Amino acid sequence: MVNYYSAMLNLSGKKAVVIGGGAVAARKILTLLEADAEVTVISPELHESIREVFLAKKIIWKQKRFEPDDLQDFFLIIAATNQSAINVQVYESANSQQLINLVDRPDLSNFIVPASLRRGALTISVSTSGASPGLARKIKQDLAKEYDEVYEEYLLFLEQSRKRVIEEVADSTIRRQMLQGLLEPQFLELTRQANYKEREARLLQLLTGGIAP
Ligand SMILES: C[C@@]1(CC(=O)O)C2=NC(=C\c3[nH]c(c(CCC(=O)O)c3CC(=O)O)Cc3[nH]c(c(CC(=O)O)c3CCC(=O)O)/C=C3\N/C(=C\2)[C@@H](CCC(=O)O)[C@]3(C)CC(=O)O)/[C@H]1CCC(=O)O
Ligand SMILES: NC(=O)c1ccc[n+]([C@@H]2O[C@H](COP(=O)([O-])OP(=O)(O)OC[C@H]3O[C@@H](n4cnc5c(N)ncnc54)[C@H](O)[C@@H]3O)[C@@H](O)[C@H]2O)c1
Repeated sequence: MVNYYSAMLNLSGKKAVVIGGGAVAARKILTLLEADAEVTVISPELHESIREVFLAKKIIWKQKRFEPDDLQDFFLIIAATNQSAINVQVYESANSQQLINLVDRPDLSNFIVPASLRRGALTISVSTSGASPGLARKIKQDLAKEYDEVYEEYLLFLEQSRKRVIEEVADSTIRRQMLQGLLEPQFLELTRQANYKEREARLLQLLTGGIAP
């Protein structure tokens, strides 16, 4: 088994190419767009779920079959055709500096894609190292119930409050205690109740010495 290295890629403005335009390609294209990558698709056909992003000019679609010269200048490549020989040809046409994923050949890929759950700044990614993508998806769905939409607002609160602690508290021991205090369940609960007034009062209490009961 490969011991994969987990990382968060900043693809903003980076050129990505997806070979193939079917259901699996469409899933990868949409997540690349969410990451602000500049996406080119090379495929004779385009799945209906990405017609809209094509019409909105959010992707470049080259309506043709793959040719080895198509990969130049791309930072990231996804081979997602239903022809395994074509996907292997994509692999053989890439250079060793490019990031490449073959949707049917993790053994030839230098990265694989986990199942990811987004809640604002929070990303929870689940990988089974390719052993069972369906399980990765199922675990993500289970986690989605516990880490629900409230976490988006909660993360905004934590981010701002953490900044305040870092700016206002010089002593590293007290600072650490306060940062721990921010993670007390009361702040999540008050966010869930949208009781921002009480949340701010408890935050002030914390910042001026001690965690509220
Ligand atoms: C997580 C997710 C992300 C995404 O694709 O964006 C993802 N697959 C998802 C779903 C899914 N894929 C498959 C099923 C059917 C059930 C099943 O087979 O289990 C389901 C379930 C479903 O659709 O419900 C079939 C499948 N997948 C791969 C192969 C080829 C092989 O195993 O060799 C085959 C057989 C094809 C065939 O039969 O021909 C390969 C890969 N799929 C990966 C990722 C990478 C490893 C992830 C990991 O485990 O760490 C890896 C190695 C490469 C890659 O794609 O990066 C996404 C969930 C999205 C979400 O919900 O968030
Ligand atoms: N990684 C994953 O998550 C995952 C999940 C399911 C299936 N798969 C694998 O992904 C493959 C694709 O699945 P799909 O459901 O998207 O298939 P699909 O049939 O919906 O789409 C295949 C696409 O490839 C394009 N294509 C075919 N030949 C091409 C060529 N020479 N050049 C460019 N494009 C070409 C077709 O036009 C079509 O758009 C499957 O065969 C399977 O092996 C991977």
